[in-house]
Amino acid sequence: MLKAKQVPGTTPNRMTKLEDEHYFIDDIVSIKNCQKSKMFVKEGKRIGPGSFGTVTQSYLSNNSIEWLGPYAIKRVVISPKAQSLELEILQNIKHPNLVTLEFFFESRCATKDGEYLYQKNFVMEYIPQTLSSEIREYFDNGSKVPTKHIKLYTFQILRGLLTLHSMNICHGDLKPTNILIIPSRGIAKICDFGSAQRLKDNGELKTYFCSRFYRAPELLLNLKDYSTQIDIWSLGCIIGEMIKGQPLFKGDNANSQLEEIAKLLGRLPKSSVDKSQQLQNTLHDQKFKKFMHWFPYMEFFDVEFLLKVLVYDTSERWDAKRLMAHEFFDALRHETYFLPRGSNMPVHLPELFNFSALEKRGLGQYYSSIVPPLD
Ligand SMILES: Nc1ncnc2c1ncn2[C@@H]1O[C@H](COP(=O)(O)OP(=O)(O)OP(=O)(O)O)[C@@H](O)[C@H]1O
Repeated sequence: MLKAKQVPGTTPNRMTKLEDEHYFIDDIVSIKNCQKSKMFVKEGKRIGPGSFGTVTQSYLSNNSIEWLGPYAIKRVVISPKAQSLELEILQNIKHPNLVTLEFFFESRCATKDGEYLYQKNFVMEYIPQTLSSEIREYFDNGSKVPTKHIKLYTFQILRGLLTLHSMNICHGDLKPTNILIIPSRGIAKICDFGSAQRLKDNGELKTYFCSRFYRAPELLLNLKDYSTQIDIWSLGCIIGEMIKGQPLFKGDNANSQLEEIAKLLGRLPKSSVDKSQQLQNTLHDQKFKKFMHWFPYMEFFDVEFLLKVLVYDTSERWDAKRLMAHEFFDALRHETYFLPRGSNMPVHLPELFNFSALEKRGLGQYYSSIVPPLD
């Protein structure tokens, strides 16, 4: 469960407009110290608009002279009493691979009909690049995302997922535009918790969410008993996209999405499938050959890794901690530097193994295989 720490509630602010894109908020909460204060907000270029809210590059100030920032403000319309899991996650989980919330405020604005729209405003650290734009940078220039970078970003996404999944929360919309990256430092952070769900044993779960290209087969089939493993599937699609430069499976609807998946994985197995070892070995060999053909410049171990991620059967799809211990990441455990795009100066890899007590608990027996060996 999330820690009980709460920031004081805010009252919906009137946004006192002072000039273009520049207004005053009299009740803004700092996440660092839970204190409320009055602040000026200046909104600049739109980064979103997403499907659920708008995201703008913004600056904050105590006096309208010196400005702090840039920040990214995500504004979502939500009824004032509604619980927001997105806010709960952003407020309570501090993690190097999840975007950081710096301030929060509520606001309301009048509609043409004289009604009020209530809005939650998340003021986050601003990270201008996404994995999507980074993939495009490489492929538009006729090159490929280096394997080491693929491993670096994948490991950090898994680390963020490990924390969410250990709280039984699935992200629900993992895709390259929701991975913010700082290419010069090799850092990746997951953003957009607007589709996140807390999975309960007998709770009603929605099945229509997650962008189609990244939607797990169990969601495409409308199965209600899915798990946090849906995010692992999405991650597999993201890795495939880093390798190929375009979405791995591009269906126009749920059925054609399943058809696209079947081109790599074969048809969905029937439950009565023969589980004999001999048949399983043959199927594995066939799949391995297919994966080698689809991802020609990957090494043997890298293909083995993908075979643990893009799996129909959710109990055979490896979870975050198991994947983090895979040999796929040995390159990160044994090396110290990477070469950022467009640079010929190697840069220190970011901190990847400084696990918190919560993460160590989540990793359990896998911890010792994940951290680099002591020299
Ligand atoms: N902190 C941030 N810094 C920079 N860009 C951000 C930040 N947060 C989000 N973005 C960008 O804004 C886009 C939209 O934000 P977000 O995904 O949270 O909104 P959404 O309404 O859920 O959108 P979508 O339906 O596209 O996922 C993101 O995909 C990302 O590219």
